Amino acid sequence: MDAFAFPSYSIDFATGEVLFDYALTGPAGEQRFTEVITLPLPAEPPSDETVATLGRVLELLHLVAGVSYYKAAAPPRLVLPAPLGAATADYVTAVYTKGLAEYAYRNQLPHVLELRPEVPAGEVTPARVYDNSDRRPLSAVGGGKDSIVSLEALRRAELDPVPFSVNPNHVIVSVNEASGLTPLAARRRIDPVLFDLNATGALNGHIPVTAINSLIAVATAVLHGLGPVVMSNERSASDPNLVWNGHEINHQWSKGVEAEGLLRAALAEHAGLTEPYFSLLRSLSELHIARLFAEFTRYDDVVTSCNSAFKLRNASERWCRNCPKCRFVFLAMAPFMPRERVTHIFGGDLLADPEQIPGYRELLGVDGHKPFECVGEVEESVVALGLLAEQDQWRDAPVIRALVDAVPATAWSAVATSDVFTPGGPNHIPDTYAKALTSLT
Ligand SMILES: CC(=O)N[C@H]1[C@@H](OP(=O)(O)OP(=O)(O)OC[C@H]2O[C@@H](n3ccc(=O)[nH]c3=O)[C@H](O)[C@@H]2O)O[C@H](CO)[C@@H](O)[C@@H]1O[C@H](C)C(=O)N[C@@H](C)C(=O)N[C@@H](CCC(=O)O)C(=O)O
Ligand SMILES: Nc1ncnc2c1ncn2[C@@H]1O[C@H](COP(=O)(O)OP(=O)(O)OP(=O)(O)O)[C@@H](O)[C@H]1O
Repeated sequence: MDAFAFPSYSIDFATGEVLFDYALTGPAGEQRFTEVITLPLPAEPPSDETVATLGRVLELLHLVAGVSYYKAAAPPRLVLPAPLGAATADYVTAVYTKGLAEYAYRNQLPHVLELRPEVPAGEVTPARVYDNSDRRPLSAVGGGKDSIVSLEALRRAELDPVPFSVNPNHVIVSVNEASGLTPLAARRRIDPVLFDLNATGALNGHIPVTAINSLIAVATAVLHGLGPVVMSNERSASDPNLVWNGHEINHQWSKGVEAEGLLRAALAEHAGLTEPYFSLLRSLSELHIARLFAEFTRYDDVVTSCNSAFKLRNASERWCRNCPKCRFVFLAMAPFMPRERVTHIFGGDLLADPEQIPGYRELLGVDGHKPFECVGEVEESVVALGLLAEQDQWRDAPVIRALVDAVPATAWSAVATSDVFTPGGPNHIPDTYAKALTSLT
């Protein structure tokens, strides 16, 4: 295949169904795909203005959701369907290069990191300005601790959040029920042809899924006349896992602050949205978020951060208790709650199990690099370990004993001045929302 293109998209306002068409083309022929996204419909038919703004958001979503199909062949040409403004073109370029960086690294495809979309020449009609900043926020819920903290912060600040998820599974449904709030949901169906190609050995790998979920959330907010989309992406999501050929490789790129800024700029330019999207937790470390989560017990029976529970097929029921994310979140929550509580949340005690030691050594920077998963910085893990080593309930846990001995003196002295509980770093949080966070922290 030598090119990837975006033949068409359509929306049916009777069903909320959006069809996105894609094509991989080359000398041997063409492989077409259709992704189907079903938006929840509002009670009243949308106005012409809403339809126009929604159309602009869907144009952007069409481009971004193409990453899943582009990655089946990684052709050298990415042929966009219509002219774009500079900020929008920058965002799309970044999604296909930085967002696919882990995929490029693992498959040894350096050209993906240099990809430059072919944008047709021509004027883009400026978007109508659409100011929804004072409306109820749409709060993205992923079933884990982070979005729960945001939901509760928004609720405490009386901002009346609407929970929103893409393809909510039983975990997300249970989290929403525990919140007592009435959620909105969108459906997303990846073309099954992609899975057939994967089964026959097509190129495969990680994609920037948060970029896709974010734009589905923005589309839903516009369609329902709601306000900004509030994400729960933390400070450490912006930190790369490693550097390869001079490029940062970040598993969580589309959760990072760079992606957030580029998406905001693209939505302002292409859709006219003045306050479309931000992460409420941007200035916080994972460890800080875990400490805040400990204040809320109503989600203990349902909260699940483990990615295995969110697979499209063969998902685990809740925590798998044997992956980097389970290990990290257990370590991060444990200092702030009784041992029985964290063991209940996870359905087991990871720090009592010596088989977890090699995985924890990676999180602590003793072996290897930061795993390709949504885990905090090495510094956060070392701080959590230090807190646990001071607590009677944890001091003699087998994993804690082994890890305290494994961490080098240099790491302990580096964390002595740690700022993991001090909010900081760049963010895009509007003032009204910054107060919601301050009241929680
Ligand atoms: C749940 C999970 O971690 N999945 C990753 C895993 O895929 P796997 O085959 O084990 O299961 P499925 O997710 O069911 O995927 C089946 C195939 O479909 C492809 N696919 C899936 C979703 C999509 O939007 N587009 C797709 O093309 C997928 O590639 C499979 O072939 O391994 C895959 C390969 O590395 C990952 O791509 C799967 O990641 C999902 C897209 C996913 O939802 N992952 C999130 C839990 C995740 O990684 N979140 C990151 C944030 C990353 C970001 O920048 O947005 C995080 O929280 O750190
Ligand atoms: N299915 C989904 N629908 C909508 N938003 C989602 C979905 N899954 C994740 N998100 C959002 O994407 C962002 C990143 O997801 P992530 O899994 O890191 O967060 P989380 O589930 O809230 O917490 P945790 O880090 O504990 O898993 C969060 O803002 C989350 O709300």
